[in-house]
Amino acid sequence: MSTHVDVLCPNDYKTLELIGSSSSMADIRNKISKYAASDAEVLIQGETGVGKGLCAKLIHSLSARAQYPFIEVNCGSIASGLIASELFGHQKGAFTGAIADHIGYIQRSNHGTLFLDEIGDMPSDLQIHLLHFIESKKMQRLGSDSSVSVDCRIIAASHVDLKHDIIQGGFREDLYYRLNILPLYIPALRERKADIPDYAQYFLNLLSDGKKKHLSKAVVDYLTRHSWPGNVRELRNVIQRAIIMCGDKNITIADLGLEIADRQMLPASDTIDSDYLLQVISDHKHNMSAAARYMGISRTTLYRLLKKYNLQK
Ligand SMILES: Nc1ncnc2c1ncn2[C@@H]1O[C@H](COP(=O)(O)OP(=O)(O)OP(=O)(O)O)[C@@H](O)[C@H]1O
Repeated sequence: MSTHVDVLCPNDYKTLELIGSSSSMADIRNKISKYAASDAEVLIQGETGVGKGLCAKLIHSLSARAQYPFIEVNCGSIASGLIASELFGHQKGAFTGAIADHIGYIQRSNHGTLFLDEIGDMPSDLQIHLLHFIESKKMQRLGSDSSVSVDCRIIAASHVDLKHDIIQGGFREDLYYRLNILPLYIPALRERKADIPDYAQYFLNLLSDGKKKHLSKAVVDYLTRHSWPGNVRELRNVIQRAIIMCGDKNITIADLGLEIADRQMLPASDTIDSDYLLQVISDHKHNMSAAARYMGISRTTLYRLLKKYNLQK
């Protein structure tokens, strides 16, 4: 199997866990269970590493298609000249080098789910074929003049804003609306800081080989203030590195290896979301000065944020 394609087996489902206690994650969980009960197309958008692939797998694993294939194709990593034959397949002799019949990923995911990651990288001439397939559920292999019916659900994902691509002329508007029937937007980690302690503890338990490890409050605070440009994936990698670096001891800030130069500390007030704000205020028993000090912001900024989120009493 080539590297741009991943096939999920029902055995893998038990490893799928969606962590995070923020209100954004609660909303995403709610959408995932509703989307799993439907058969309509899903479009997942969000920065790299936020969990788009994980959400696509969860939707499939909770759906009536779970016993059938889940095939993940990264449209950005297949040479543009090959995507058509990889997706739709070809007949022997369809082009130079087509020495045998080839079944494409659409047909291979019959009854299951085809996850098209980085859909924005799909060449524009192919976008029209994909749209036609989604609308008719019929396709033709390259070099064949007969069509075959395929019953597969399409979930697409993009880390770039497809609406922006439409304006630039790189993505078809009709395909966008056809895919975006069930939209799922996953916010960047810096916009849901309440999830950071949950992920840190989860990855620590997952990756420390049964050894009991503890994250001090100082380490958790430090993690919470990082801006995480690589999102959950970056956090996972940082915890993995820290486990290796700390040896038999508990993890220290130095073990995280987030050097000053890499630590994209954003101005604190711009990175504080409403969940985190409420959590800190409640942790400090509504002592606003103590809560503001803890977050490294002034009381005025704290009140400004409460106003911004409509949280004033
Ligand atoms: N809510 C979550 N709970 C647990 N693990 C998560 C969560 N979100 C992301 N992860 C983990 O973070 C890593 C990156 O997630 P994933 O590959 O799904 O991101 P992505 O948005 O598809 O990234 P890319 O755009 O680069 O393809 C994976 O190891 C995934 O399991």
